[in-house]
Amino acid sequence: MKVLRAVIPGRFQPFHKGHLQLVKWTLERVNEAIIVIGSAQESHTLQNPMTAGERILAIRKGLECEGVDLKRIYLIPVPDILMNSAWVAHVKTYVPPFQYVVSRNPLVKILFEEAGYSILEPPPFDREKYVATNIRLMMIKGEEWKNYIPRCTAEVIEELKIPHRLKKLMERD
Ligand SMILES: Nc1ncnc2c1ncn2[C@@H]1O[C@H](COP(=O)(O)OP(=O)(O)OP(=O)(O)O)[C@@H](O)[C@H]1O
Ligand SMILES: NC(=O)c1ccc[n+]([C@@H]2O[C@H](COP(=O)(O)O)[C@@H](O)[C@H]2O)c1
Repeated sequence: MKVLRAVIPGRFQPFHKGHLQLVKWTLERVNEAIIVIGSAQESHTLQNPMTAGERILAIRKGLECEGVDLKRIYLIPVPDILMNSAWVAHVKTYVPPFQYVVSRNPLVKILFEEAGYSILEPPPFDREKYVATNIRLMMIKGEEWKNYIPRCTAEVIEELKIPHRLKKLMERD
């Protein structure tokens, strides 16, 4: 039987409970999910505080603790390129063969659609609550951010001192 796979591109800065629901939703529809850690070259900025390696750790631990079967998951970092029209071909060189793309991001959807892929568009999962930009802001302000993130992902983020990193990045010279 053919193994059905979907890519889930995202920056995951950080991986939150909306992303967790997205992965579970995907695994109800395909056999394997390929989580593409986009903008893999980015780190140590307000928009992208974590390295690709740190994001892999945070996502893996979060999924494992929530009972997601890691045998069905690939986590693959992909750096950005300066050419949107070549991005799908670029992603394809990093990941196993796949048939579907899971995304709500308009640019991602149009690029994969034009390349002939089927888009699986998930519903918004509590989107007003689960937005990574807002969660980074809560970390900066010292507000309670842990409720928005899978428990074991939050533990990794604390160990890595990501809130401290974000606060430092806010300082002026
Ligand atoms: N709560 C959610 N419900 C459904 N899809 C989501 C949710 N949050 C993010 N996504 C989807 O997950 C993918 C990756 O999202 P991304 O990593 O950019 O998270 P984000 O919360 O939008 O982050 P940021 O605020 O930093 O842009 C995108 O396709 C996005 O639409
Ligand atoms: N030209 C490119 O490199 C290109 C194009 C479209 C999306 N992407 C990446 O895909 C990811 C999409 O995820 P988000 O939905 O989190 O924005 C991002 O990392 C984004 O940079 C890259």
